[in-house]
Amino acid sequence: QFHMIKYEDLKWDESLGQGSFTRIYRGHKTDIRDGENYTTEVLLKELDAGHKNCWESFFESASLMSQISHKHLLLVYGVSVHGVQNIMVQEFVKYGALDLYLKRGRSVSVSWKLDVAKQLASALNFLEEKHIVHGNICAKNLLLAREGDQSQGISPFIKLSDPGISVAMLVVLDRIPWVAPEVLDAPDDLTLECDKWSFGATVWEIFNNGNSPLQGWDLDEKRQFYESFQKLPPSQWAELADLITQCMDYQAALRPSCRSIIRQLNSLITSDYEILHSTEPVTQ
Ligand SMILES: N#Cc1ccc(Nc2nc(N)cc(-n3ccc(CO)n3)n2)cc1
Repeated sequence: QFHMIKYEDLKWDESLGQGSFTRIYRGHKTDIRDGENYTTEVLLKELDAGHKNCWESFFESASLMSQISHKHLLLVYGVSVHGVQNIMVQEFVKYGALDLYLKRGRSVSVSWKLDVAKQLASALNFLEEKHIVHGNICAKNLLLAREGDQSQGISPFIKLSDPGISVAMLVVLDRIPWVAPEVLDAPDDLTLECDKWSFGATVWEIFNNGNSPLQGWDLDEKRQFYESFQKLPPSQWAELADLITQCMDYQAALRPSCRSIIRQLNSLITSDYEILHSTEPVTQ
């Protein structure tokens, strides 16, 4: 399953905010290897004591990330249990969640956004080949390890975070439009196709500066969105809008394979688009 870490080997530094039913902190873990003391900077993700019934979903998500390793998947060192506290110990990713990074008004180029989309597609392709469903693909769960530097030709680098508490536990409606429509009726059997739908919604976020799609809509309006088979406002970039629409097909079986997604992303030529539309107008 995963490595158990002794509570006394962990040190909490500052709080970095909170996720759903969790709080995150920067911290350090100490290891002793061949008699030497090593401290590693880590991210401590603590499950709210009040949500103890979520602990198996919390640990399931930790063990999912511990069983596989890939350059674009977050490294989970293990978990620590101390009384009512359940803590997941993760590698500390330097720039944190992508949605907040984009919202902070960093102006990033179209090719920067495409690089991120391609890296997410390759992480999804890896999971698809292993028949592993992530279940919570969204910009909040993309972590930025390297900002990249256009002038030096250095691309950004992202890591897909753990899915967190399963969608079955959360109010599914809250997760519209990232959660695939078919999940509303059956939150317990997530499929690989569900991740494709979420991929589409996440690419939409990336190209809309981290703004959440359907921002501010209430639960009824969100449910309506699915019941009337509505689509997210299309990007001005027709080829990109088309890929997002393919991924967010209401018929799960018609969503493209990861290989097709990667092929289409690679064929999106940034040159002409970049010149024509340097910044994508925010479409709500
Ligand atoms: N200011 C700032 C700042 C905040 C966080 C990090 N680092 C980090 N490392 C991880 N392993 C996971 C996360 N997360 C952030 C949200 C979630 C939701 O799950 N995870 N953040 C770096 C800088």
